[in-house]
Amino acid sequence: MWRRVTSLSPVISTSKSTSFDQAASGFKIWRSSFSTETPTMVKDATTSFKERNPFITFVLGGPGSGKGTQCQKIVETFGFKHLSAGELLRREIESNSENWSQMLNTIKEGRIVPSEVTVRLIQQEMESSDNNKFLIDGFPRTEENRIAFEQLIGLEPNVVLFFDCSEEEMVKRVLNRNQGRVDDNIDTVKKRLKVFEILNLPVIDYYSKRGKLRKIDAVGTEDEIFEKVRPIFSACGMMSHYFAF
Ligand SMILES: Nc1ncnc2c1ncn2[C@@H]1O[C@H](COP(=O)(O)OP(=O)(O)O)[C@@H](O)[C@H]1O
Ligand SMILES: O=c1ccn([C@@H]2O[C@H](COP(=O)(O)OP(=O)(O)O)[C@@H](O)[C@H]2O)c(=O)[nH]1
Ligand SMILES: [Mg+2]
Repeated sequence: MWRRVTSLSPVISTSKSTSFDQAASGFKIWRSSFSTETPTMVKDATTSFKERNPFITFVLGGPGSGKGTQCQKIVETFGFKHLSAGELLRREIESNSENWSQMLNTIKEGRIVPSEVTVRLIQQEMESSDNNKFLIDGFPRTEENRIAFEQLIGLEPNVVLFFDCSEEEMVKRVLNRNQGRVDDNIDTVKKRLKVFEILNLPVIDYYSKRGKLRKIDAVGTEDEIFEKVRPIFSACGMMSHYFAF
């Protein structure tokens, strides 16, 4: 019998209501960020990444919960830069980088690649991007990942999405994914679900307690789910974040 992997209580989904105009007057630079166009940031080698005050979203959920699918829609609608940690690692393996075979084995077994590798890849992508709004998909997977990111990048996410899906549905989706991935088979999926439950749920719980989590019921059509995601990124919702400072 399959079961739902989380019993987290419903978490906040409301954002402080703030008028868009009021917000835009004080924070003009961010107004363009809410269009579907990619905002242009002036690159300055002397400006540290942290000083750019990026908007960082972590996108979490078990394997097959629809993280990548919804990220694509968020990119199309809100102009974020999408960074899939798993995709960055797969690219690194394909480029025969140092330790590629250990990384491949780790992924085949559904285990987690050392934090310093993943954080370095994410950091490179963020620093070289002209975009200042990031969706970091499938990371952090462990408390150790989370702490490494905070220490090395010096930033916390502004918001954390959690796609909550039953194990039965996740397994069905992963086995039908058909992307030729070495880890999309029943044995590895079972291990990934276990790793998700043991290592990722504590991260989700941490952000829930910090008031940053937006939990989304991930069962339904892709469009139905996106309608639950959309308000989180609507202009007022994001602007209110900048009012908090
Ligand atoms: N709401 C949905 N209903 C049915 N299938 C979905 C839904 N969202 C995504 N999928 C499909 O499920 C598979 C896993 O989705 P994906 O976005 O890759 O998940 P994740 O990145 O969380 O592993 C893909 O084949 C995708 O097309
Ligand atoms: O921060 C990360 C992200 C991914 N992975 C590895 O890469 C695999 C695939 O991750 P991805 O996010 O692509 O899988 P998804 O959840 O989207 O199916 C995971 O099972 C892990 O083995 C990892 O070690 N660290
Ligand atoms: Mg994915």
